[in-house]
Amino acid sequence: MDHKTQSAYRKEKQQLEKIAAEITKQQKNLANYPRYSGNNVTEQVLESIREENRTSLAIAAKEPYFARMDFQEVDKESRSYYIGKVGVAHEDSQDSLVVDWRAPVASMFYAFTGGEEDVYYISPDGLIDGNIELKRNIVIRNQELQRVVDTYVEGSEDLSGSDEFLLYRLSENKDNRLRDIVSTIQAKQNDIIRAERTKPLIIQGAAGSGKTTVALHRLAYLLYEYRDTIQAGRMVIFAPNRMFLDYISGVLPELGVGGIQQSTFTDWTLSMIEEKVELNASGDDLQKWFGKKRPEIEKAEGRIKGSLAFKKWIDSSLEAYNAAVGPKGSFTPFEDRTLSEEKVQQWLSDLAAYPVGLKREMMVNRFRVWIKEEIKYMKTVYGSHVQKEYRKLANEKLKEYFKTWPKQTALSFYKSLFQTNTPSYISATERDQVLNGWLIKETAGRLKKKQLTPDDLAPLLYIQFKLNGINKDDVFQHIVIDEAQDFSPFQIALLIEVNRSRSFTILGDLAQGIHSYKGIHSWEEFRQLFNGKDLYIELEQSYRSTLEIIEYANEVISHANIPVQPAVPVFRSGERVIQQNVKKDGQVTKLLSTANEMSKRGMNTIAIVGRSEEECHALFEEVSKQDKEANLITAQDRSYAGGLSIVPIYLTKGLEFDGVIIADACKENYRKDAEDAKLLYVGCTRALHELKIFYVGEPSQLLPN
Ligand SMILES: Nc1ncnc2c1ncn2[C@@H]1O[C@H](COP(=O)(O)OP(=O)(O)OP(=O)(O)O)[C@@H](O)[C@H]1O
Repeated sequence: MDHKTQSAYRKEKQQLEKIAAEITKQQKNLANYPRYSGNNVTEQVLESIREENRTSLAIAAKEPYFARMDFQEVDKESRSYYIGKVGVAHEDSQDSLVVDWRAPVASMFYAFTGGEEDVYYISPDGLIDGNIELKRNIVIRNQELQRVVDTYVEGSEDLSGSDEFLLYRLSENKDNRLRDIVSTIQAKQNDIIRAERTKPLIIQGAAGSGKTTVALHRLAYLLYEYRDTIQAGRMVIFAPNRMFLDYISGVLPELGVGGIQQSTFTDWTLSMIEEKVELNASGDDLQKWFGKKRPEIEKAEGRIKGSLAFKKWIDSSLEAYNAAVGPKGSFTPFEDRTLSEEKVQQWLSDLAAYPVGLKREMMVNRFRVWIKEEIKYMKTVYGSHVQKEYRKLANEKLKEYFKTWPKQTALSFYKSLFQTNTPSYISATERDQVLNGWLIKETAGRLKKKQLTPDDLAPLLYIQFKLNGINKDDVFQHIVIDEAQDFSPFQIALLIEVNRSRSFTILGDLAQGIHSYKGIHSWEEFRQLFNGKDLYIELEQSYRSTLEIIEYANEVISHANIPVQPAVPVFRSGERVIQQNVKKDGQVTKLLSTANEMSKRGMNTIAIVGRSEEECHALFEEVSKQDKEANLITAQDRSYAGGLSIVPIYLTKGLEFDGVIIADACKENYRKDAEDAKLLYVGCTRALHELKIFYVGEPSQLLPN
């Protein structure tokens, strides 16, 4: 350490002691308050503020801050800002000691990368500009100062500190949870995190570009920036499966954020559908699409039922239904008491804006109220003994009158779409243009037994919304969709219904579109839903894997001709990717010895990646026989344990491992076509530090020479 660094280190140590002492003091003071659980509202509010403070201070106590930025506002004195996951103020003076990373002033720490750029931030009082003199990363563990790296010093030509710190962070081994990246958020990621709330964002990001991580930080940012108008419980992140949700579940609490909904699309729709339905197991679907004989993608149920053409036909059927049904003529339940046609039409037009199912319910209610009044009148004329008889008569007539407007549930309407003899408001000719004959027949058969496939969920819930409306508690203020390339346009259209402000962050990677039998093939399929009001951003820089791994994976994906830019690695060099032929009978021993070597080199998470679930089961049995501890990951898993995993390649998506071993990249397992290229690309890009590829027999033609 040179003299200058030593002195900087000493000063930072003193600063840390000062701030840590203040945090400890505040924690002690709070501990003196007994927790309040009574009914006094004022006390409850005070207790919830104290609870928030306890949580923030606990986060601050672990790592009070991670950076310092010296900023000189024009015509003012330079000031040092310490930036942390949560803000800390001096208890008595209320002077800020640590600013929250989401605060406007902290945005400069991420946005400014040196050079001649304008430096400013938007404060509540307007634009503040000035000059950045220093950007410093500070690593603190258990209140001990561990590392101080200057990433920018005004006047110095050397900007390498910034790269050095990022590389230091990227080279760390991972455990079974995704982590926050507050100390190293990159400028483009920062733009996404802080983008305007109401603009729908669509992000095409290369493998490892930080999409999931950025999305979670954006949620934390939105909650901070719009704290007066947004509630955590009204925000949701949709992820592909429950294991993935478990894998990402640590990030928001690390950022001090709780209460944001985290779900899969399937779980959410099933919780919203009001009728009792049964879902066909999705495991079968995976076997079908990732088996050796893949059905034709364009004819897949998911592509058809997820299309906007299908939605358009449902919309026109609903409209025709709305126009066709409704009471006609006057209503005379008994003697000469008549509800005039004019009045009925008047009521209908009063209720015109309501969804058709709700409108029916409200009309019936109005009829009932009217009947009640009429019976009251009849009682005054003939005495109360007539009441029972008139009520019976009126109910029968009411039933008769509403026969032309039978009660429809979402399921009964959805079923009617697939009937051989469709009701008059459903155009079978149009249907035959949108749906295939086999699909109509198959769906009709299943729906009779109230059975759905995952592809029925979006249309069914959409119909429910159109018939019955949406409960205001079910409306979202912001929706994040991760792995969005696996969503269909219909699913996005459905989510727009529950998020009319169109506040979306949609992230994905077409190169990883391994579920293209249901997902999109171009981002245009989503963009058209936002009428040109979306903001489309591409992230090419990839942070997860070494240079060697990304270059290797890019060669694999080049066989798929995907219209997106290839991933650009950060300059982090590691081991060469090894491709090796193995004999069938020595395969398991080789896989295990490779995993052992990786583990000896300090890797915490290692994956042996198989082509199918059967192959993984067989490998797992062999591995168990050799007394080696491993976790077999299947589609049903809800949590990810880390350590050594044996996992089918299509289930690795979204996850990452220090080392990845592809068990058998032979010619039969990975054919030279776009679908298998994407699959193998996903597998390769899961590796942070090392990638080893084994094959039995002939290698796949997707493997680089
Ligand atoms: N700015 C950053 N600083 C440090 N690490 C980063 C940064 N951005 C991303 N990473 C790391 O890169 C890895 C990949 O991030 P993440 O899983 O969010 O990417 P992704 O784009 O969702 O990946 P994929 O699409 O391949 O699943 C993670 O380990 C994450 O911590």
